[in-house]
Amino acid sequence: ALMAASGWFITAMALAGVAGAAMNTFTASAGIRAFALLRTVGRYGERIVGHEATLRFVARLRPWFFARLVPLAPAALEDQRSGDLLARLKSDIDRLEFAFLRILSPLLAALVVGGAAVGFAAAYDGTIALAVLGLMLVAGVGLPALAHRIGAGPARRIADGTGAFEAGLVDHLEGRADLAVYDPRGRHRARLDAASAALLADEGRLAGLAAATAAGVGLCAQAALVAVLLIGAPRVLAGTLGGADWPMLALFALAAFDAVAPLPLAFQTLPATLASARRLFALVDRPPPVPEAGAFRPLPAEGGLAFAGVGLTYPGAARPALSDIHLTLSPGRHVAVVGPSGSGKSSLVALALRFRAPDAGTITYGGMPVAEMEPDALRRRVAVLGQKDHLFSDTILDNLRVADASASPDRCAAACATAGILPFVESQLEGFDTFVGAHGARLSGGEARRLGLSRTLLKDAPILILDEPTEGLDAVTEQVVMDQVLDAARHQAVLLITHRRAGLERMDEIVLLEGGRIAARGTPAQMLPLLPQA
Ligand SMILES: Nc1ncnc2c1ncn2[C@@H]1O[C@H](COP(=O)(O)OP(=O)(O)OP(=O)(O)O)[C@@H](O)[C@H]1O
Repeated sequence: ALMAASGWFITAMALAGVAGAAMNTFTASAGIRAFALLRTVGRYGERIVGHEATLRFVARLRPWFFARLVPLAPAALEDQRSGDLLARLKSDIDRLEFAFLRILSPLLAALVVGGAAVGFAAAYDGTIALAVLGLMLVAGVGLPALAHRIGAGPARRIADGTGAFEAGLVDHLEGRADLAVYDPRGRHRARLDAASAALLADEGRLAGLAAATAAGVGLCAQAALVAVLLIGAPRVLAGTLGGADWPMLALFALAAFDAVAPLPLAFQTLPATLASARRLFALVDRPPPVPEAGAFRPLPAEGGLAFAGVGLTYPGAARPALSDIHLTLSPGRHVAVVGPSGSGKSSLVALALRFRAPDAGTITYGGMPVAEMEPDALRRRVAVLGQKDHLFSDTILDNLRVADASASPDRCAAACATAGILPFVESQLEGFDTFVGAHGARLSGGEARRLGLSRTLLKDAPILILDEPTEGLDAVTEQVVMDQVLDAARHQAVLLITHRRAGLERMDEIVLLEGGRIAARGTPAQMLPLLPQA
């Protein structure tokens, strides 16, 4: 409207000059001022509304995705690569976040402005309006459809490829020590380079397409200007169109193409946006590994964990990982589970933490089925040292305080003393503020294990599960640490999973697991002679 009013004003002034007539310049120039102001306000308004809508969406989308992801971890996400998960959390959500700004808002603007422009032209001349409409359809529908068609392949490859590439990159960084040994020719790196080059090539194709369609829209706009001038000329001569209205319509048509200009890009990004949406939903629509009960019952004040006739078969597995397990962990009772690799020991831990649900039998806490409890509430009653305990890239103190954020320095020191790591911590220049490196890379295997054990001990929970707690320790240290830990845990229910003998002599019961079944059980006096002298 600003351009059209200016065009009209300039031509009207020129015509008035040629005719030697006087004209009211005040209304026209006031109109131009008003349109100029309106344009600034309009642009500002569009940005405010667009960004407000996007930010509101952003504020909900990421927490929504995260909240749906948490119940899936860890069991339903085992097949996911961490880099790919990160890509979903980042790139895919970014793409969806901008869907409003890049797709919805341009579409609405094009419909409103395009419709108004054609309607305005129709008020003056039907043929001019038809010509403008035709070219607008080419620029606003034809070119976007073409861009969508040509860009669909690269856009989808970029959406899927980014996840795979980021997953590969994270793997590469985490496994660089192994790659240095096993892959001196850099085949893994070469595969990543090839994936990166393919992504870049697709990005290049999309950028080229965006430039070509932008040029196409520009061409249509210029064609509209020329068309209006050509169609209007005979009408001006015949007196059916005002001399000043003629350039006004031409400039109006030209300017109206501004509104359709973003459409090709919008349709070009649509496949990537849809692919990202599909990737997000493919994950959050997974059934949780543990069925969620509608309403949970409060946990009994205290009690032990009891397995009765419990069985577990992993999805797709030919045989059960566990069958007919009966086990009681009550306060002050210490039970060890021993057995060869793959006999189902870690699966027991996954069941106890309700990361998985049994498909036979029941597990109860304080007599109440754990299926009726909120899983996190149950987990607060259990302290676990897992087989692959995760150390954070942080200080010793921060790693300890994962278990209890408000643990006093004295409590931290006591837990470290019990786990036999305090002398090491005190020998460090920075003591508890020593940085442990990525995943504890600056600690030895045995130090990392004992730090993990200290953290487990720091969690004040009635049930203590220790999966190979003394892995990486020498025989003497192992015996000392086990004695200290079992003394400290004398009032707790303890489940010790081990293939070593240290601490077994102090157990109330030793259970031998073989092929997912309890092959033998009894007191240390009965069981120790049956176990291999490891
Ligand atoms: N997430 C899983 N999906 C499918 N099968 C699994 C999964 N985790 C474990 N298994 C299988 O279940 C069986 C028991 O595994 P589990 O890890 O419980 O054994 P384990 O006794 O802890 O072994 P180890 O002493 O080597 O740690 C094995 O046959 C294993 O291959």
